[in-house]
Amino acid sequence: MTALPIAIGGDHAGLPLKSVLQQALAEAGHGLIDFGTHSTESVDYPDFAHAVAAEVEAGRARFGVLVCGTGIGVQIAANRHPGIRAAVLHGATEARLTRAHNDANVACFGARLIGPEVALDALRVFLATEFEGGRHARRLDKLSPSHQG
Ligand SMILES: O=C(CO)[C@H](O)[C@H](O)[C@H](O)COP(=O)(O)O
Repeated sequence: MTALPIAIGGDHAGLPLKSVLQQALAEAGHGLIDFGTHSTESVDYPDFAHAVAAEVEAGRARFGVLVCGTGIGVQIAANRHPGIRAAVLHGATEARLTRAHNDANVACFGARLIGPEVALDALRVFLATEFEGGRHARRLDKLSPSHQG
């Protein structure tokens, strides 16, 4: 069975870190679907976050990786998709816990706030950690709109 690819995208602010993450993922043998952006021309982060989130939500990508200036804009946009659990990562501990407890499927990074080595470490941990299920599955179920009162 061929592993599903990783969808990646980000805005102009995220481009330098996105390029680093993209190269490391390719070198590690991951298939990638690259939604851009590919230049430093100013663009709008929701365009890229929605594209990556839709790919993950549709099951065409196993995970998404999104990069903007802070990671927050892309996280907000991606989390508008019901099947997406996007988390901003600042290090490996958050990466491990958001996979194990939240079954996060999109990793977000702030290129203006985090260095490439820390981001790479967090991304490797994110991709290597399994969801624990159990009590956490019950809580994920309560994220659905029917539990919002
Ligand atoms: O949406 C953001 C804030 O969470 C991102 O950091 C954007 O990349 C940022 O707003 C872009 O800012 P710019 O001044 O247009 O470069």
